[in-house]
Amino acid sequence: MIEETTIEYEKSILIGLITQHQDEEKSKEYLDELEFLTYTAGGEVMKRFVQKMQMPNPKTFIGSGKMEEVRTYVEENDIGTAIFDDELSPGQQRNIEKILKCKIIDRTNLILDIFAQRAQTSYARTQVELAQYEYLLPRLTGMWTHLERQRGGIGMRGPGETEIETDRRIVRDRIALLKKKIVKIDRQMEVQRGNRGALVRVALIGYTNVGKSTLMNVISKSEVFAENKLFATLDTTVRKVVIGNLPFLLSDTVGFIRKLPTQLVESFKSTLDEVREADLLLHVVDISHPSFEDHIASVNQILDEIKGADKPTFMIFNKIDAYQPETIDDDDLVTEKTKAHFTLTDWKQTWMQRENTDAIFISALNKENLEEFRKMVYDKVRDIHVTRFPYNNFLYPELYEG
Ligand SMILES: Nc1nc2c(ncn2[C@@H]2O[C@H](COP(=O)(O)OP(=O)(O)OP(=O)(O)O)[C@@H](O)[C@H]2O)c(=O)[nH]1
Ligand SMILES: [Mg+2]
Repeated sequence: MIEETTIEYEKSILIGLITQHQDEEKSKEYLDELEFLTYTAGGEVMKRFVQKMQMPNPKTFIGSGKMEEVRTYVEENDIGTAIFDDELSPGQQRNIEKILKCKIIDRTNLILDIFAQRAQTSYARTQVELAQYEYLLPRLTGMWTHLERQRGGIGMRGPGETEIETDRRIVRDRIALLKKKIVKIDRQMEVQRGNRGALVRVALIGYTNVGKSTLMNVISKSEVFAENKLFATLDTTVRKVVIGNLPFLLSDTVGFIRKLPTQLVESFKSTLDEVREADLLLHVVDISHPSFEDHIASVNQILDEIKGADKPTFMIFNKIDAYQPETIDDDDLVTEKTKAHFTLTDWKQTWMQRENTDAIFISALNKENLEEFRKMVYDKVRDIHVTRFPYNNFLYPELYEG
């Protein structure tokens, strides 16, 4: 059902709001991320439209004047896709389609589409397909009539394409079937996980594109796919790693993102079992990203949802090579020092020091501070191991050397 197609970059526009909860700066950050998602999905952003509103218009998300502006632009510039920053209700989506007469995609739809493109194993594909059908179900009525669904491209890889005449019952049956299939694979995976025996389990987690797979590769000398696009990793990879003489299992997991579609959290729950069953979490953060604190908050929120929040966790601040604070000239007496001006040393004295003594600053790419990282992980894994198997504690010396 999920098709992989190579497509040319599709001409797209982005539409977002500035609200009480989301000031101009936040809105820009969100749209930057949406643009990155669009690019990852195979689209090129031609223009952004932003409107100041108390709350979204219940019928058309943005107001009618703005909509007219968008409509003219779409028509004059032959835009194929309009991408909205928030989840649209089925009704909003239909109304907007009628006005703009191009594909209308929301953030959830876009993320689902990227997942569909990137799912490699049959397990990941099944999970994505389930999420897509669940997204589709409330949107079935009248969704397809005024659209050229055959065109393909962003948001069209998936159930929608061939299911024009599908009714809810068929979709519900399909959902039930996919759920059964997932339960079956889950059981097999549980057995596999059980077979891994007594090794301590460590999981790399974090926002998408922070460098989890890159770190996995340098630590385990493996070759997990890493690239500068969102959601490069969809399947969990597990490697046996030995530091000193201490073996443990390290897993690389799917990246998190803010407003992760609930359907996806649900259907990826089993992938996230890896996280839930880990003894130690390594929360990787891209410190060179201007919104890294928001990213941490999103990850913690999802961890909470999947009940992984109370695990021992190390914060790994990655990409220190790319970290560049803004500077204030000596003769500039106007500009106030903000977080954007913090040096790494400044950062280390903030909440990072107060709340997380278990934090480390590295560059996975340039292999900076990796020895320190190894030692930190070694000490913790050793502690866990020794607590669990006190009888072979003599195997692992107190201090890790080299
Ligand atoms: N400058 C810099 N770039 C890095 C570093 N570590 C990783 N990257 C780059 O960041 C991008 C994302 O890296 P990945 O390892 O794929 O990130 P990920 O967290 O696994 O991403 P997803 O699987 O998409 O969630 C790649 O282009 C890496 O080369 C680092 O320490 N410094
Ligand atoms: Mg990855």
